[in-house]
Amino acid sequence: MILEDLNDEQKKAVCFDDHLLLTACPGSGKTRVISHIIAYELGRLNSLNRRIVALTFTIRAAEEIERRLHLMEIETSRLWSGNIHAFCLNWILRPYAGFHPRTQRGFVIIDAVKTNEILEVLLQKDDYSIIREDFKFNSPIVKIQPNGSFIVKKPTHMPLFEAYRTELEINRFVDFEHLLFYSLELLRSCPKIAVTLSGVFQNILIDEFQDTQELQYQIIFEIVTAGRGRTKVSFVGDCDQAIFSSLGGVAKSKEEIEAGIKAKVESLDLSGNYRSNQRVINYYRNFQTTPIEITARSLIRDNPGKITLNKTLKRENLADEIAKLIQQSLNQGIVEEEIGILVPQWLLILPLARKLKHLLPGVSFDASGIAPMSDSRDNLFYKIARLFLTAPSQRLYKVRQRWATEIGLELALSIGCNQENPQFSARQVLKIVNSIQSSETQADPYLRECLTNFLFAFHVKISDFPALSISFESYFRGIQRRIERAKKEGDPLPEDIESFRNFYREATGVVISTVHGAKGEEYETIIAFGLLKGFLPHWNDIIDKSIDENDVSRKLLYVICSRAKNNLHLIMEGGRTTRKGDPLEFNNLLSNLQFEYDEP
Ligand SMILES: Nc1ncnc2c1ncn2[C@@H]1O[C@H](COP(=O)(O)OP(=O)(O)OP(=O)(O)O)[C@@H](O)[C@H]1O
Repeated sequence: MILEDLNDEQKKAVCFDDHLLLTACPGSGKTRVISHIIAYELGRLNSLNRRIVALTFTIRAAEEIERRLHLMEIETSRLWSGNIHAFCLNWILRPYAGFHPRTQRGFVIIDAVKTNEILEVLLQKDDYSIIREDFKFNSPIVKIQPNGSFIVKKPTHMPLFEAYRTELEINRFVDFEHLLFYSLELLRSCPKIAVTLSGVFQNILIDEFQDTQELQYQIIFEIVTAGRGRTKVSFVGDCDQAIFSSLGGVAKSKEEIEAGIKAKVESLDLSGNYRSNQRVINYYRNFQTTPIEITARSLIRDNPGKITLNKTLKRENLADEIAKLIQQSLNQGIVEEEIGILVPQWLLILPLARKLKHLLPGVSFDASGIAPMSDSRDNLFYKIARLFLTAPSQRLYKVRQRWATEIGLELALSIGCNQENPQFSARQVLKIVNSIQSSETQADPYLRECLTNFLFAFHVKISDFPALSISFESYFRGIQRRIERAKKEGDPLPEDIESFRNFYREATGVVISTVHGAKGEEYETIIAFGLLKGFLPHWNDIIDKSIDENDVSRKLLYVICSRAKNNLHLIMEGGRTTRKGDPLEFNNLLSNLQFEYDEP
């Protein structure tokens, strides 16, 4: 039954009974295979205490897998899914904090907003002649070694890095990188932890393994090795879609993985593509770095579709041109949700969305990726606010339950209560959220009131818990910063609560998203613009000489083009400039590519 809608290659991957490296081209059914592996393995769990773990790159991907399992009517209480940071916090750092010198007297997890604030203060205090953007903790400048130690590649950055770490230590802060770092140290210094965890996890699946960082591999390796065969691991991904290498993502080879887990790994691949027509596939294979053949297998395989490249458009005519392309697709009977507009930078989204709404008043647009709060997805208050901002619905039923469970657990831990207490159950969390009302119309006061009342309902006074106060303030400052940044760029974000709710509405309408946000998605028509040097590749990748900017471009273009089923419209608009006023050049690869494009 579980294997019913799979092809032979997919079935083999699902039923494979050992460590697995599954590499597969876009649209070949990786997400489908992962959901089926989980369903299959949940049915085979050999003891009540055993669990399946699915590590995904984003929370959204974890939710998509859970949604598919829900559709398959699979009971998922013995599945743990989420990103590696949540995994380490939940399974390693919180339960074993007492064994690490940096966490044994308590710790506070800080988000990216707080990290940036600390760096900003340090940069003001001492003149390190480094710009803040230049220094991101998990940037190529701070490299993590296989043995878990750090290297700061630029000597000029060393004092700042040390000062930053001291600041974390004094305040008992743990940022996301240190969360992984301390987890690995715990696994290595107390081998019993890894042995215990391997006793719990029957399978660990890693989605998008090509974007996994060294530290993350080491954590997985420690657990799998400690199990001596009790924990099976499956790495699933596509090396051509590795678009997070500037954040330290590496696609390890079969041999490297075998060395890491000290066991044999079988490598399988999926070759058919069920998404795109062959012409689209042949086009994006120009950006492929691996030699894998990709054959269209869907019913639309022989469609010619439409592939265009516009090099003559001026920035001021961009919205008109995109509106024309959207209308063209709609006229062909393509529904709004099947049209995706992709951009290399989120700041390009809002101005376009505004103009398109004006030009196509009858069309709905979903630009939820630019929500002002999307920088703090791991923050507890982001999660609680998300419950206040979404209405219960059939589609979101499972997802809201999951958010509520997570919130209950996290809240109980933050205030030192027993997580098993029914007071922190998903049911109770949802009941409290549904009982709280506010008449505020602006997002900031509305959310402050709701979140404070939420805590109050749990008898929690925020000032009694420094960790909670820091997360609370950090959440609101994060929103404020994004709003201020957009204002500075001349495209202010809305601040009323209805607009905030809109960011969370069920995805309806033409989607406008960043390339990174569109990973794993598929659309009949893709329209991509801003394909210019400085955006794609990003300036940071151009400036950093250790990065091959063409390689970055190749992978981003591969991801963009492989989202399309039938139609692909690429735009390199003229008239955009750097802050100094120099014109942005066309993306190198795209402008040199010879192809018989269709007329726009
Ligand atoms: N065996 C199959 N038969 C028919 N359709 C399939 C099959 N396997 C996958 N598909 C369809 O192909 C499309 C792509 O599948 P999926 O999203 O799982 O691919 P993917 O490999 O994860 O792609 P990407 O790497 O681009 O994210 C989906 O619409 C899916 O329903």
